[in-house]
Amino acid sequence: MTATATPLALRIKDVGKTYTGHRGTAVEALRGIDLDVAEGEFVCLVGASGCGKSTLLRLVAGFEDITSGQLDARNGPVDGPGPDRGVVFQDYGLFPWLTVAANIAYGPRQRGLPSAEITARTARYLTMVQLDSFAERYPSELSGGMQQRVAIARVLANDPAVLLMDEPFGALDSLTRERLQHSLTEIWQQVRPTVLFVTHSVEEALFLADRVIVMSGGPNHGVPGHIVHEERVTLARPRDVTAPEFNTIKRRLLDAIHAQLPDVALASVAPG
Ligand SMILES: Nc1ncnc2c1ncn2[C@@H]1O[C@H](COP(=O)(O)OP(=O)(O)OP(=O)(O)O)[C@@H](O)[C@H]1O
Repeated sequence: MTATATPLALRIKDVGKTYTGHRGTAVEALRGIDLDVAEGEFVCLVGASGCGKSTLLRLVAGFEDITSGQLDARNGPVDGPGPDRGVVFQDYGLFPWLTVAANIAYGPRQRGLPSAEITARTARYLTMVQLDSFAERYPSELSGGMQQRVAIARVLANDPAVLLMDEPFGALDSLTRERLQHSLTEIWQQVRPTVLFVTHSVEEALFLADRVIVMSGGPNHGVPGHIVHEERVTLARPRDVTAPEFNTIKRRLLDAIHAQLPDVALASVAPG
């Protein structure tokens, strides 16, 4: 599936991924993935459990190698992790022994940026995630939502061209999750990174994305994971989840997901 806008931040062409399972059996997780992502575009991947969303994200992150096809980021073929692609996980991944400010400053410091630049970046992203007054706290002193804000700021402080987010709000209660969705929209509007975001929630995808990609299949469903549908979302931000237009698209996305699923898998797709 192809983005109309250029230049491209990611070019995923006929990508497949086969794992070696227990006792050496081949587990074909993905087959024939075609996805171009334009610079500055916000793309969400949705689909039932096991359809390969996280696998695709890990391939783009360079944590694992593709088995077939072609996968390019802006700097060329992806052959490992790189500072151009920042990853935010569900479990925050903060350094517990560092303060909030030191966590955010960590990447720029590792890269040897001048200290004035490190200070400026840290301050900028602390403000962006509304944690100025928590700069000297430690992660354990913060709520889950606040820790995830730090994790987002920490990744953004590295100035990545592409932000890869794997169920980043999956562990949070629904109110915190909603607030972070609003925050992420605002941050994205300010910084405009390219975002590839994995979620189980169709509503979350529709709230956030310029484009929602629906995946289906997966080794446990007898066919490798693949893309079955996409929706380009042009609704103005911040989006009103109660608006009729929002719910029309949401219905279409849910139909696209459910059309592919045997009854047994329905429980693994969250409507909200
Ligand atoms: N390292 C691995 N070795 C073998 N099989 C794997 C490995 N990693 C993932 N898989 C298989 O690949 C398929 C896709 O997994 P993946 O985690 O990408 O799906 P997902 O859509 O992200 O699922 P979920 O929504 O539950 O996180 C699954 O069947 C999984 O068991």
